[in-house]
Amino acid sequence: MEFHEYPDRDMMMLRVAQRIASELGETLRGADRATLSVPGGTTPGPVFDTLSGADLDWSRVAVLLNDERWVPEDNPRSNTALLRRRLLTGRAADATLVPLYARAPRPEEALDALSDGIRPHLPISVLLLGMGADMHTASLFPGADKLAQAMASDAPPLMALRAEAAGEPRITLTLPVLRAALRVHVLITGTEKRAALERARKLPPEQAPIAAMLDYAQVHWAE
Ligand SMILES: O=C1O[C@H](COP(=O)(O)O)[C@@H](O)[C@H](O)[C@H]1O
Repeated sequence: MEFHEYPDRDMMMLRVAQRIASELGETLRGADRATLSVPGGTTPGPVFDTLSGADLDWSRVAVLLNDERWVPEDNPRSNTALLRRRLLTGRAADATLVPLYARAPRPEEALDALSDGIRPHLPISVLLLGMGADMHTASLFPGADKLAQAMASDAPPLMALRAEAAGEPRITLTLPVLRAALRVHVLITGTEKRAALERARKLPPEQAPIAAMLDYAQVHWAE
């Protein structure tokens, strides 16, 4: 794991956005298309604000979430709504959103169609992950009902999971897809998450799913 500590959050958000833009640009210079996968939640909004203005050929970029809460877009907890509001705007409005949500009562009912939609966009060129203070990443929550299957090497790309701490049902990219990403960044703020990260490094991935990604990642932290 490569650890980057920043003097403040504003600086970190700016630098991470610049880094991602530069990595996407590099990908697009060598290939027709690039795939960017990003987290939802409360942390990445400021990265999106800067990244959405990056001077890239966004029409060749596919954007997909790491995971989604099974709620419609008019729900304030929708990660898709966050993406539309703060990333897929400005220059980045030309990017293609690869959906992780469809109107169905249960994620299992939409899983096959959503999986078919993401397959052509793999592997992920640039992966930005978040982390909860409980050491989950994407929607790989400690104690989730299908965590072991989602972390197995033969896991399908996308799975539906449920966990007490998650609230609503989730749909998530699985560990093999996350690990196959060509560049991996983890974005973390605050002392509680820093302590959780340190704890995760000593725990098995079933107890601390983020641990399964740390060997592959550059971790960015600011208080
Ligand atoms: O539920 C989720 O949580 C994590 C962390 O969110 P944060 O609000 O603590 O930044 C996020 O990475 C994930 O995408 C999201 O669905």
